[in-house]
Amino acid sequence: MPKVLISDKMDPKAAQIFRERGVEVDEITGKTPEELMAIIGEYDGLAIRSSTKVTKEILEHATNLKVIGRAGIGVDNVDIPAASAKGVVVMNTPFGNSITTAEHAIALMFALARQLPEADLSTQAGKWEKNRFMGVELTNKTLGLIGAGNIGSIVADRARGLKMKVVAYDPFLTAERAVEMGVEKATLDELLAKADFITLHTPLTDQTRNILSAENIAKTKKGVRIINCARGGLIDEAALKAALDSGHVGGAALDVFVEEPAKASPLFNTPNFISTPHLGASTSEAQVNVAIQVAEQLADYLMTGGVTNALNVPSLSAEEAPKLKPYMALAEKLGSLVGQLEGTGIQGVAIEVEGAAAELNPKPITAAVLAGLMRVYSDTVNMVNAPFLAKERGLDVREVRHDREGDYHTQLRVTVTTETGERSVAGTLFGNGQPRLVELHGIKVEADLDGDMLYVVNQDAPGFIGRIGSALGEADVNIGTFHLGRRSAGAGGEAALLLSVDSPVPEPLLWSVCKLPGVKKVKALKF
Ligand SMILES: NC(=O)c1ccc[n+]([C@@H]2O[C@H](COP(=O)([O-])OP(=O)(O)OC[C@H]3O[C@@H](n4cnc5c(N)ncnc54)[C@H](O)[C@@H]3O)[C@@H](O)[C@H]2O)c1
Ligand SMILES: O=C(O)[C@H](O)COP(=O)(O)O
Repeated sequence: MPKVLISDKMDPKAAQIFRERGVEVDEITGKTPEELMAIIGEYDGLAIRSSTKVTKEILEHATNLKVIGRAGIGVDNVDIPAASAKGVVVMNTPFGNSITTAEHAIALMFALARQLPEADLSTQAGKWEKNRFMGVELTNKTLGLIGAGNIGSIVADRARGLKMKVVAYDPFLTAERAVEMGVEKATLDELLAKADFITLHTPLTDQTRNILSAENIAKTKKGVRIINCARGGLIDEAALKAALDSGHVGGAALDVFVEEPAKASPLFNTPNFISTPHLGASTSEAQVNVAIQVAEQLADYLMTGGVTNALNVPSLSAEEAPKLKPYMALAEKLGSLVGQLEGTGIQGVAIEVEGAAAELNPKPITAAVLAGLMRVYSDTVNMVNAPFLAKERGLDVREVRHDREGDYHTQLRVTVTTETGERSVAGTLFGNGQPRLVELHGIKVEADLDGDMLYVVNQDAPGFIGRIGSALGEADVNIGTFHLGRRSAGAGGEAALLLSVDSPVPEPLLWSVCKLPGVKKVKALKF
């Protein structure tokens, strides 16, 4: 039974779903990194929010981990390259808390416009400072939206309902989508110059870090009010403090900080500054949504291989997964065969599908071929990290889908390019979904790729099979199955022999087979 650790506070629905789906679950929150390292090795899955930092060091101790699920959107607390390199799938729940977070941004915008927290404090202190708290209307004001994705577009919709004009800066926003959203597409400079309020809704990346820098803050309208419910680090906090102190910025509301938990900040106690402790996603509705989604996604992956909302592997629905499973087994075996035959000299790989295989999602098939093939480089390769390793090694990977009808109802062909040319192997699935090799370097053979095998290329001549049988017998190696194919009819041409054997092929046997007359190539294989 797979085992999952929930390491951040999560709605109880998550644990309930894991148990219902046959996944063992522990809820252990508030651990230090060292404490987490000590226990993470037990788990196949890890369910987190933003508090747990899944660093490279943690991942090094996660010897059984297969999947990390983020109950929420931002995954900047997960070292995704390190997870990918280790073959761990990383998933998030991209929509479950979007409305809630958009509403928090709108709430903070109102709070800034009417100085609600300060007015509340003053009133409850018995001061009744009616003349101190002069606010501004939102109607007819311009809202500058930096980032017009899921949350940004909900904020835009709500702001338009408040009769605000919305200008949006997002390099991936198309003109058509801007029209659909009812916003004006702008450059960052145009937005900075026009906005009365600015709200940020981008992930934290190298491009967005300090997008509101001192220089950009200086380009804003005097009195601008700024809201950040996305990520700390999008705003230069020192520059914001200086701009609030000088009065250039009329107010700022931050839900997120560069350092979290933010227990001390130069911004605290600055007039017109409002803060909340990363509450953007904290409503009961959003927390139930993300808890259910993360548990369903992790359970799907661990129980069926279904992949939803993964950030480092292609998606694969729970319905697709069983259909693809036998193809992935075939793909991995063909990849392993070419990897073992060619060694590390492979420069490119083409994966061709035809018949029933051409109807399927090609990405998992490609990943499985690469996993089989890349295992010549490292035992720890799996379908998650194989595409990354292939890219890292500069392997040229091509996927080709054929509409034609071939000899088989379904066929997968893997062709590798090496310094000495191209060589290919092909396979199919038999009735019960059994993977079967059907062609090896242009020679028709039919073989199961299973266990220990011996591959021999020889010149077809009478008596050869007897000689090889004797060589194996003398080495006390028992033959399980025997598959023979030849390039052309009649003796004298090239033939290929694939034998499955009941024990690993010892080195001296390889040498004695090598010395048999007519032998051109010998290789011990393992599947
Ligand atoms: N405060 C919270 O509790 C809370 C809750 C949920 C989400 N978030 C954060 O909100 C942010 C947005 O979430 P989302 O669901 O809308 O994500 P999303 O991926 O749907 O949208 C992000 C948008 O940012 C845009 N973008 C990327 N680089 C940009 C750049 N350099 N300049 C301008 N735009 C850029 C993208 O094109 C995309 O449209 C994320 O950082 C997420 O982690 C915070
Ligand atoms: O990216 C997110 O989903 C938010 O930052 C929510 O974070 P939380 O789960 O820690 O509230």
